[in-house]
Amino acid sequence: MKIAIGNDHAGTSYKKTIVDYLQSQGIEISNYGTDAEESVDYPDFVHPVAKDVEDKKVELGIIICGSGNGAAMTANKHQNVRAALCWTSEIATLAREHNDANILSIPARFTSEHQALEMVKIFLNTKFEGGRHQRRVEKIACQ
Ligand SMILES: O=C(CO)[C@H](O)[C@H](O)[C@H](O)COP(=O)(O)O
Repeated sequence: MKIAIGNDHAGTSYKKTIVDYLQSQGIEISNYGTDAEESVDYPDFVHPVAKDVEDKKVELGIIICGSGNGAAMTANKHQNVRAALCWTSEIATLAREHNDANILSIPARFTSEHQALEMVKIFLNTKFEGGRHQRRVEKIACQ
C-alpha cells in the first residue's frame, strides 16, 4: 500500500508520529508536508496529496492542519477525492464504511495524537460497505 501525507505547521508533530507508525507497518509514504514548525500555507502541502489520490498514485491520503477544515476544503476540490474531517473513531469508521473516504483530514489542534493514530489505523483497516452507500457516493459528484 502507498499513502500520501501532507500537513502545515499545526500538524508537523502529529505527521512525524503517523509517518513513524506507517513506516513500521512497511507502508510506502509520499511526504508532502512541512517538517518544520514555521508558519506555512496549508494548500501548498495538501494539493499534492489530493493530486496523488486523484491520479490513483496512492490508495489513501492523510492531511493535517489546525482545524482540519482548510485541508479538507482544499483536497475536496480534486476529482474523485472524498476527504473526511474526522475527530473520533466512530466518525472515521463511518467515513470509510459509508462515504468511501479516500483522504483522512485530521484537526491537530482539536484531537489528541493518540486519537489521530487510532483514526489512521481505522482508515487502513475499514472497508467501504457499498450497497445503498455506493449510490449515494456516486451522487456526490456534480453532473
Ligand atoms: O487550521 C488551519 C486551516 O484550517 C491551519 O492549520 C491554520 O493553523 C489555521 O488557519 C490557523 O492559522 P495560524 O497561522 O496557525 O494561526
